[in-house]
Amino acid sequence: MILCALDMMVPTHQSTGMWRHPLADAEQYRDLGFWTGHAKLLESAGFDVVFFADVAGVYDVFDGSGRSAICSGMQYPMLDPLLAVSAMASATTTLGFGVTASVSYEQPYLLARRFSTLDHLTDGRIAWNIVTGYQASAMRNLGATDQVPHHARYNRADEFMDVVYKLWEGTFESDALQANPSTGVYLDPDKVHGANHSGEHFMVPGPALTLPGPQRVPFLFQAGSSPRGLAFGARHAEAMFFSGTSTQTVRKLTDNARDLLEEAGRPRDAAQMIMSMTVIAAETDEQARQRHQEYLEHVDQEAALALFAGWTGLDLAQFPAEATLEEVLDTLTADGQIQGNRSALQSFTTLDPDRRWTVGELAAHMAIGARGPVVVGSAATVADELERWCREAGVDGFNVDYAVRAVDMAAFAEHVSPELRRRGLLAERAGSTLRGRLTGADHPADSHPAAAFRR
Ligand SMILES: Cc1cc2nc3c(=O)[nH]c(=O)nc-3n(C[C@H](O)[C@H](O)[C@H](O)COP(=O)(O)O)c2cc1C
Repeated sequence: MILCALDMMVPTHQSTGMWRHPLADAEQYRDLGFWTGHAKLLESAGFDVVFFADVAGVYDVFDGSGRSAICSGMQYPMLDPLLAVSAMASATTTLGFGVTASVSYEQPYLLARRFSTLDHLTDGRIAWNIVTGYQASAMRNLGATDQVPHHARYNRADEFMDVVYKLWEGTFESDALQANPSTGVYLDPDKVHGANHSGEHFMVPGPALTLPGPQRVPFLFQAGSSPRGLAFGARHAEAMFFSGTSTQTVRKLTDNARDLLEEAGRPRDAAQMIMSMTVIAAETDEQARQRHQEYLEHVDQEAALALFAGWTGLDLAQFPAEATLEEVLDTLTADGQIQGNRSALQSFTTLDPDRRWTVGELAAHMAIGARGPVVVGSAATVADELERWCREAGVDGFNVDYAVRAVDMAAFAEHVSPELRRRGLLAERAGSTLRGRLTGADHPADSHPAAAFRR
């Protein structure tokens, strides 16, 4: 079972309002000492990866302003997680670092250098969560008037990936580095090649700035599970990150993803399926239930709606609690389609056709764990539930989320990890890089599109 720890360098990530809990240290996210200690805890608890979500704008759709998000510290303000990775790497030896970066906000040339740099500085433990983003607020701050339409974002993203593959796999031949004082040749210029990319969106003539690290290409996560998002993931991802309200809805996604992998000429198991899951564990089921009840006293449902509004672009502030999402879509869209995060919307609509979610139910559901499931219980209860999700939803592992970071991740380490180990689900992994540990090979498989650019 692959175990990732989902986080974000913000006061409140997905469980809105929890920063007010007496044991939640809302300022923790700004403390490097906290992050290095946390990385050690996760590694000793058997986590493969600490995984950072990231956005580049304020959630300003709700009520036509960012006031709810700002007031509730909901994914704002934020730090850049990439900058903390080398410190966390120096405090650990096997933990991987999955960092989200949006291809809509970045330039491929510089992104390639940053991830190659971290591949060196982490000894091959860096992973990139490829997203196309959903916030118009982010795009406006980067000089655009609005976000790029949904499918156009993914088309641009495909070209972005070709550019970074050319830089990572195609610049340096494997024996380009000679570092030979007697011949005076550091790098053989005949073995260093330009990307020579000239496409619809990007022009990148030059060779990469950085020698490839131990993995050459960072291990590639992808998140975004609309049909177009899954097709993109099936081409590029080595791990696909899902969220959803039930095993049945997520099963539809993982089955579809595996079919699409095959259509893309890759094995059905070429990408690991990872599911977000909030875990509230304790020594006994009763203690865990009590903690969950206590958490419910701190939730902030308005901030949860601001999060959903920011994902989807649908301003839910205009609707009463009893309005259904269908009514919202009928009122706010011409054809039921949004340009934002279709994965988030479809969890409550097309993937769950037998249920009509109201705005009030959505707010209550999302306030802890957003749109992923919440598992509450003893080690045995949680482990049973994780196994059930693997079986029924077809997932290979989890992006474990918390309501209160300090309490829930420590409880996971204390109670759940030993139980997973006892069941043989957290096997020791061989390999010297993250990809090596997760797949058995340090570089992308030959069936992966990056391999086509390899020299
Ligand atoms: C589980 C999950 C996690 C995501 N995390 C992020 C994130 O941290 N930052 C971001 O900008 N987008 C994130 N996204 C958004 C997607 O990358 C994608 O850009 C967006 O969902 C629109 O694509 P879609 O319509 O295919 O869902 C996430 C999506 C999913 C499904």
